[in-house]
Amino acid sequence: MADSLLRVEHIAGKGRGLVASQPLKCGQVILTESPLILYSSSPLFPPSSSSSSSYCNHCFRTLLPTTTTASCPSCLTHHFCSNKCLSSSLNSSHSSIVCQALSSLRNSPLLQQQPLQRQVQARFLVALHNLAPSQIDTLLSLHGTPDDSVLQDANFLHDLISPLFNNKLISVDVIAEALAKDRINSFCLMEPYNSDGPQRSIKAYGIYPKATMFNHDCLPNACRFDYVDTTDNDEDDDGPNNNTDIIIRLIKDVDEGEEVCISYFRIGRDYATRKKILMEDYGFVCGCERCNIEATWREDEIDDDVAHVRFLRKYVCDMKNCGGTMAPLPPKHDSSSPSNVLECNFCGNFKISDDHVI
Ligand SMILES: C[S@@+](CC[C@H](N)C(=O)[O-])C[C@H]1O[C@@H](n2cnc3c(N)ncnc32)[C@H](O)[C@@H]1O
Repeated sequence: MADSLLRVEHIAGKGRGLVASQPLKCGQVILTESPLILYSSSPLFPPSSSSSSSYCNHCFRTLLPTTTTASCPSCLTHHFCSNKCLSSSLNSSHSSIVCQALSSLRNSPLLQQQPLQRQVQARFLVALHNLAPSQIDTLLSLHGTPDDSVLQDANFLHDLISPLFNNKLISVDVIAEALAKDRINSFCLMEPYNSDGPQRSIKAYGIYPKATMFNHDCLPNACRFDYVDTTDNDEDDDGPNNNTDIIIRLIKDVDEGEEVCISYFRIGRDYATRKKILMEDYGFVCGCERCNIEATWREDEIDDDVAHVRFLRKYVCDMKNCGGTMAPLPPKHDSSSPSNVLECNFCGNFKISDDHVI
């Protein structure tokens, strides 16, 4: 890893992981990364919803009723929040071959009969065909092995999608590997938080190859932020739109050589739910300190004096329907002491903490 703050190491029982290569400060940004691949989470059917008219099909910002949108001149079904996103997209995520492939898939009766998950996998594979060979190699270097169900998906989708990309044949084995990597390594970009609305739904999936090296801990020392809807889109700036970058920030000070972990989901979840998600979605049993303690607890037996209960009180956001993780803002340039302002990585709420060291 090029970033000198972290290095990749083998971690017993976890595979590769990231450890601090120097002492790191609470609140410090330790990684900012753009996606290698980013694709919409909307199924392709019914066609009216397939264009995901509620957000920009390039940067995934939510389209407000007041937003003046631009549409793809060929398919007219992909909408963009600005001319800047339209023109970037026509040269990348919505190139003419991608546009034609998605249009063909939307007319495929065979795909229409498939479960929603396969339709979203089809979107991922169209985006995969749009990557350069070195980017595909990076994707294939990530963790994840196809199981029988992924092999079935790969066989079906290979037959459907390969003919749409005659000039770039990707074998069924590579498709199976890529689907397996996507399942374990993708991060979700979500709808904006709304305390009264339904649960936030997922707008897009992205793979960030460096960030995906972080292992999970139910009491993490770092957490992930994104600012999809809060970063301005400057039409006059020709540079890349960085709103889909993800940022990893430290919740606590970390010693040199210590592993840095994030939580793969909101940290307020109970033991049984965490255990289920980690086994079903990631294939492992968590042996972290918190799980070891909670495995023997009954619901009515929670011990307030345990360090991790104090940690959760402090770092789980208490906004209605939130439960995100609060992390300190980065320390000011001229100060070595950490900020006492905590920001929630789910709803974006801020709170002042008198004491953020536990
Ligand atoms: C996103 S990858 C993380 C990087 C991965 N360790 C690697 O070698 O590339 C997720 C996978 O890492 C492993 N992993 C992550 N956190 C773990 C933990 N706390 N205990 C055991 N395995 C873990 C699991 O195999 C999981 O499916």
